[in-house]
Amino acid sequence: MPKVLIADKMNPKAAEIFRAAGVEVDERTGLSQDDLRAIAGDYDGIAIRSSSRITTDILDAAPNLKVVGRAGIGVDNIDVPAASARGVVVMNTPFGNSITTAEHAIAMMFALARQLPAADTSTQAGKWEKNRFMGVELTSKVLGLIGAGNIGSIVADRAHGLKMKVIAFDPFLTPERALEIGVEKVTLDELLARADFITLHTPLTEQTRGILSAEAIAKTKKGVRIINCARGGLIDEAALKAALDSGQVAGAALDVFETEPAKESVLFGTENFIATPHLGAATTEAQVNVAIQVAEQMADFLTTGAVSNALNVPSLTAEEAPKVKPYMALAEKLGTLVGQLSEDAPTAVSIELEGAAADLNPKPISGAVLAGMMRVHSATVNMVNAPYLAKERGLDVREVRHDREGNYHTLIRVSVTTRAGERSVAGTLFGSAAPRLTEIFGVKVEADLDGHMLYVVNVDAPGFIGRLGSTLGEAGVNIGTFHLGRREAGGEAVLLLSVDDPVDETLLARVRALPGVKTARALRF
Ligand SMILES: NC(=O)c1ccc[n+]([C@@H]2O[C@H](COP(=O)([O-])OP(=O)(O)OC[C@H]3O[C@@H](n4cnc5c(N)ncnc54)[C@H](O)[C@@H]3O)[C@@H](O)[C@H]2O)c1
Ligand SMILES: O=C(O)CC[C@@H](O)C(=O)O
Repeated sequence: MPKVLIADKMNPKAAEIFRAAGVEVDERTGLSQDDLRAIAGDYDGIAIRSSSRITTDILDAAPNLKVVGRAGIGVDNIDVPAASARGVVVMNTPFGNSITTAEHAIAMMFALARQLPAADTSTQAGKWEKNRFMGVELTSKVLGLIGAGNIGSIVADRAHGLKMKVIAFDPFLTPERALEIGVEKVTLDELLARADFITLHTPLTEQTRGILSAEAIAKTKKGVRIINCARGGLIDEAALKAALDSGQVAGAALDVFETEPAKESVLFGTENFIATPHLGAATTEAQVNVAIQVAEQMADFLTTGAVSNALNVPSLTAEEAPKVKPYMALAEKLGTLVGQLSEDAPTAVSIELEGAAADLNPKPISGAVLAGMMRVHSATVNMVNAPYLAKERGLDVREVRHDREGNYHTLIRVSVTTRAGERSVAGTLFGSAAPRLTEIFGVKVEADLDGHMLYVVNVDAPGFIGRLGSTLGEAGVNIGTFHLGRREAGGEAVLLLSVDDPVDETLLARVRALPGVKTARALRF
């Protein structure tokens, strides 16, 4: 039974869903990194929010880990490349808390416009400072979105209801989408110059880090109000403090900070500054949504292989998974075969899908081919990290889909280029589920690829099969199945034998010494 750790505080629905799906769950929140490292090895999955950090050392201490699930959007507390390199799937829940976070941004905008926190403190202190808290209307003001994805577009929708004019800077926003969500697409400089309110809704990346730098803040309209419910690090906090002090910025509301938890900040105590402790996603509704979603996704993955909302592996719905899985098994076997038979490092791999296979998502299939190929040299390779490793090694991977149907209703062909040239193997599914090799290096041969096998290429001649059988028999190796293919009578023949025991180097040397043998290799599937 797969075992999952819930490492951050999460709605109890998550644990209920895991258990109902047959996944064992431990809930241990508030762990230190050392404590997490000490127990990480016990789990197939770890579910987190924003407190736990899944770093390289945690991943290294968790050899059984298959999936990390983030109940939320941002995955900056997970080392995704390190997880990918170790074959661990990283999933998030991209929509469960978007409305809630957009509402928090709007709440921050109102709070800034009417100085609600300061007015509340003053009133409850018995001051009744009616003249001190002069606000501004939102109607007709320009709202500048930096980032117009899920949350940004919900903010735009709500701002339209408030009769604001919404402009957006987002290099990936298409003109069609801008039209659809009713925003004017502008450059960053234009946004800075025109916006009365600026709200940030981008991930923290190399491009967005410090997007509101001192230089950018200097370009803003005087008296601008700034909201950040996305990620700390998007704004230069010291520059913001200076701009609030000088009056260039009339108010700022931050839910997120460069360092969290933000127990101290240059901004704390600054007039017209409002802070919340990363509450963007903190509503009952959002927390139920993300807890249910992350548990369902992780449980599905661990029990059926279905992949949704993964950042480092192609999605596979629960409906697709049973259809694609037999193909992945076939693909992996073909990959393992070419991996074992390649004399030197491949430079290119082409994965062709024909007939029924051409209708399927090719990504999991090519991932499985690469995993099979590379696992020959490294046991830690799986279909998550295989594409990354292939890229790292400069392997040129091509996926080709052919609508045509050949001799088989469905076929996967894997062609590998090495210094010796291009060679290919192909296979089909019998009864829609049983992987079967149909061709090896241009020779038709039907064989199951299972357990220990012996691959022999020889010059077709009478008596050879008897001699080979005797050689194996003398070594106590029992033949299970026997498959023969040849180019033409008297030409090159390919023999694939399944054997009950491994064929060791001594026996291989004896097989290679038989008259007519060109190649002999022991294979393992
Ligand atoms: N405060 C919270 O509790 C809370 C809750 C949920 C999400 N978030 C954060 O909100 C942010 C946005 O979430 P989302 O769901 O809208 O993400 P999203 O991926 O749907 O949208 C992000 C947008 O940013 C844009 N973008 C990327 N690089 C950019 C750049 N250099 N300049 C301008 N735009 C750029 C993208 O094109 C995309 O449209 C994320 O950082 C997420 O972690 C915070
Ligand atoms: O889990 C949280 O409370 C914050 C989540 C938020 O930062 C996110 O990126 O989804």
